[in-house]
Amino acid sequence: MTEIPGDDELDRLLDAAEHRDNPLRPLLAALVERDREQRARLERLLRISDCSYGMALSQTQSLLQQYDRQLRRLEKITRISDRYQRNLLELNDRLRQAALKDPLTGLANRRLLMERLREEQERCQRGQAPFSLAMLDVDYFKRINDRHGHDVGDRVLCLLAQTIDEQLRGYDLCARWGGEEFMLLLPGTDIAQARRLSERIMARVRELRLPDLGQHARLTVSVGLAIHRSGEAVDQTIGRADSELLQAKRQGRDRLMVATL
Ligand SMILES: Nc1nc2c(ncn2[C@@H]2O[C@H](COP(=O)(O)OP(=O)(O)OP(=O)(O)O)[C@@H](O)[C@H]2O)c(=O)[nH]1
Repeated sequence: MTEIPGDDELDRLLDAAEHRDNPLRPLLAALVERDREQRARLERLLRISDCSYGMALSQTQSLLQQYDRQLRRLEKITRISDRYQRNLLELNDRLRQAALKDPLTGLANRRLLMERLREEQERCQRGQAPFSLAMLDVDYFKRINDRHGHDVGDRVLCLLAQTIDEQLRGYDLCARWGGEEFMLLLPGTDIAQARRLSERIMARVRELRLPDLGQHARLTVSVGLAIHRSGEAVDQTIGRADSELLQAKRQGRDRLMVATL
C-alpha cells in the first residue's frame, strides 16, 4: 500500500519548482487543504467530546459524593434514633419497675399486688385453682421505732421483707401493704398449704437475730389467712384476711388465724 506522505512532505512537494506546472498540483493542493480542514474539525469535535465527558464525570462524582454524605448522615441519624429509642424503652421499664416497687424493701407495692390479684381472680373465674391471701403484720413495731429510732425500724423492715421473700415460690408474690404490714398472694394454694407456709415464715421471723435491737431481742408477726371464694370481689378476700389478722392481734399476737371458707 502506498504510504501517504506527512504534512511537511506534502508542502515540500507542492512548493517544489519542478512540480509547479504539473496539472495535478491544484487538485493535490485542494485535497491537502480539505484534509487539513477535516482533521482540524475532528480534533475540535474530540476536544468538545473530551470536555463534556470530563464534565459529566465530575458531575457524576460529585453526585456520588453527595449521595454518600447523605447516606452517612442518615446512618448517623438512624444510630442516634435507635439509641434514643433503646434509652426510652429502658427508662420506661425502670419507671414501670419503680412505680410498682416499694422503695424501702424492694418488694412489690400495693399497686402491683392489686394488678396480680385481679389476674388471679380472673383465673379463678375461668375455673383454675383458687389463691390464698396471707396478711402479715409485725407485732409491737412502734416500740422498735420508739426505742431504737426510725432508721433501725427501716432496717428491721428490710430484713423482714427478705426473710419472707426467701420462703416463697417463684409465682407467689409478697407485697408491702403499708407500714409494717405485708400481703402474700399465693396462687393455686389451698388453706392447708398456705397455713404451712405462713407458719414457716413465722418460725423464721422468730429465729431472726437482730443485733440492732439488743442480744435477746426477738421479732414476731401475726397473720390472717383467707382463701378466695369463687365469685367474690378481691376486696372481700382482703377484708376476710384482714379480720383474721385483727383477731390474731386481739388474741395476743404471734399467731395465725384462718378465715372459714
Ligand atoms: N421505721 C419505719 N416505721 C414505720 C414505717 N411505716 C410505719 N412505721 C411505723 O410502724 C408503727 C406501727 O405502729 P402500730 O400501728 O401502733 O402497730 P404496732 O406497734 O406494730 O402494734 P401491733 O400491730 O398492734 O402489734 C408506727 O410507729 C409507724 O410509725 C416505715 O416505713 N419505717
